[in-house]
Amino acid sequence: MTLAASCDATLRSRGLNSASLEKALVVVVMVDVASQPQGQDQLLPFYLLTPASTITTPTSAFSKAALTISLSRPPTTAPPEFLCLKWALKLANDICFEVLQVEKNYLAIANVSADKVRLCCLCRAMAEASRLIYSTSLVPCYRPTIQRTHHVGTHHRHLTVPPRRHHQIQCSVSAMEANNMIPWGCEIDSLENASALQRWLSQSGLPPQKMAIQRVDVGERGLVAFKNIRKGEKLLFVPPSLVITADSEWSCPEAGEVLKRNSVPDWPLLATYLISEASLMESSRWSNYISALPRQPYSLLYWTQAELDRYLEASQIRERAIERINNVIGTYNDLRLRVFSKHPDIFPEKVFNIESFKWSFGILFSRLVRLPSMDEKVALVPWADMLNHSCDVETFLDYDKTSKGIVFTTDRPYQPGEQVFISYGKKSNGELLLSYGFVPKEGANPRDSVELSLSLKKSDACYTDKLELLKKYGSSVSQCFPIQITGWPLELMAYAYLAVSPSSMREKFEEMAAAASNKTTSNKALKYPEIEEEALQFILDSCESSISKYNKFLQASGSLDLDVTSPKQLNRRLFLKQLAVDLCTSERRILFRAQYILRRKLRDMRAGELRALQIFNGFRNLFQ
Ligand SMILES: C[S@@+](CC[C@H](N)C(=O)[O-])C[C@H]1O[C@@H](n2cnc3c(N)ncnc32)[C@H](O)[C@@H]1O
Repeated sequence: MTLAASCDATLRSRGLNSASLEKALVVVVMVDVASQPQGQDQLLPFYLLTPASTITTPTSAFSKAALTISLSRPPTTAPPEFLCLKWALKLANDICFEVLQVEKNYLAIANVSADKVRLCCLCRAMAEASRLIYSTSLVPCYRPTIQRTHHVGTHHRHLTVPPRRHHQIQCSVSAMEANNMIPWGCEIDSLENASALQRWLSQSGLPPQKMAIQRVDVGERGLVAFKNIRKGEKLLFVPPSLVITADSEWSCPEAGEVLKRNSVPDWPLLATYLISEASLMESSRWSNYISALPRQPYSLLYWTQAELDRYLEASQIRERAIERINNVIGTYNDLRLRVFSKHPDIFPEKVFNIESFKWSFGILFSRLVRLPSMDEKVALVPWADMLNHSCDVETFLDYDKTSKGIVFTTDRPYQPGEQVFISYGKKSNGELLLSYGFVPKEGANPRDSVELSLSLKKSDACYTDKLELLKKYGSSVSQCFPIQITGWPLELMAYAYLAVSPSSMREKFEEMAAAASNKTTSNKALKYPEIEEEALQFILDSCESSISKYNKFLQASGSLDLDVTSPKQLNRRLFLKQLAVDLCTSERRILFRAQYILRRKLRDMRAGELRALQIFNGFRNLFQ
């Protein structure tokens, strides 16, 4: 009997109505016995399956995967299976009761649920099911690898029962709806599939390398030098035959033809390509590549609206994330209407659905590169996309016409054992979080910036005229401007002039609106000394109102100092919160700097005005 079938039978015997396992909510409790003698990770997983139909409200609490609970316990003599069951029950209860416990060696975070009692019963039943499965030896010795089948939403895991141990034990829980689950790719820290990728690439024409995929401190998996690498050395040499572009051959040629007939642009075409190839499993030539991709790419695409609202309220990145999520949904809906629904045999909804599109867009956002020497073509470059980003290097991937491969040139030397980095571009911390799901350490990113939002005042007598002009030049009533630690753009000052200028300056409105929208031919700064102080004060007010939003969030979140280099170990909630804290701290730091500069300018201005007034009064007294 398969694991799924045995779980199903167990659930039925418990009177739970498991109408369809495909629709089941799958809860996997994995007990990871750490500190193994061989230094290898082995997992003792418990599969707890429960039908979604028996859960009402809490389904959404579990969906979107990613509930991870990590537990560390002192050495114990109890057999692991006993502990597993005990913890399964405990974790299940914790989930119901939203327990949040963070202690030195113990971390347990519970998910939110509305229907607590019902869910609690369910979790008990799940734990019971798990116990039955285990104790009746329905779970034989397995290895923790995933064997993919042709069916979307189905995967079988091979488990290894570890020997009894008296070491620290870690336990993680992840929960997701089976029909939301992406069966492709792997856990981001898994090296097994990465090694298979490396072997396949070498057999397929990738020349010998000076780097290998390894577990790393920054970025979980990365390319690590195993030979000395000089500064200025070209690396990689990935041949174009191993690169995925919009021109790549489809394993299912009809699918490619339909998309091309419908003039589908590069991004949605590549997203569909990836899903199409992934669904063909071993029959696709990219099977080894796809198996090594993360099953859930880190990106704001995977944050729910509630998470964005809760953690990123202070940051403008929240709006960008919402816009991006809506774009992905819009693109998918458009494709579904125009293309997929007309060819359901080629694009079945079971495969080409919003969940798979979220996955493929997540992969594109975090791995796609633009190749300047290939007419700016966008491409997925297997192997090269195992390189992580560092703010300290300025080297990018490109096609090298001489060697006819994708390369990058190092801008620093590397010694064996060191991780090799490239740059993902001159991006702010917010942009890195948006596309790649990480935030560099505070102060590490010289390209960091924060978006400051300025708005015309509704009480302004000239509000309508100013708004019309802004619209004329492609701007709107609220405009965001990037502030860097080194300063702000000329457009911001022009906008501030427009916002504070009185009706007597009406004839200047147009040039202010054009400059605020970056639609002037001259790049000279506008200057209106008569309203400069007011304009600076206007920017300072906006800056301080933004700072107070960051303060509110950061104070409420407390000082979190959790290590996020291994996010799988952490509960999703803590992980997202830590990312948000890192982002907000770095953005607020830039605003503090702007606040300092603005205050100083205003103070100097006001001191100058005061001195001028004193001199003027002095002269007046003299002549009186
Ligand atoms: C192009 S992939 C790099 C390979 C990736 N580490 C992997 O194992 O598949 C980009 C992803 O790597 C991770 N990453 C890259 N640079 C990072 C950094 N400086 N800090 C943390 N994570 C990073 C992020 O998860 C990002 O979405």
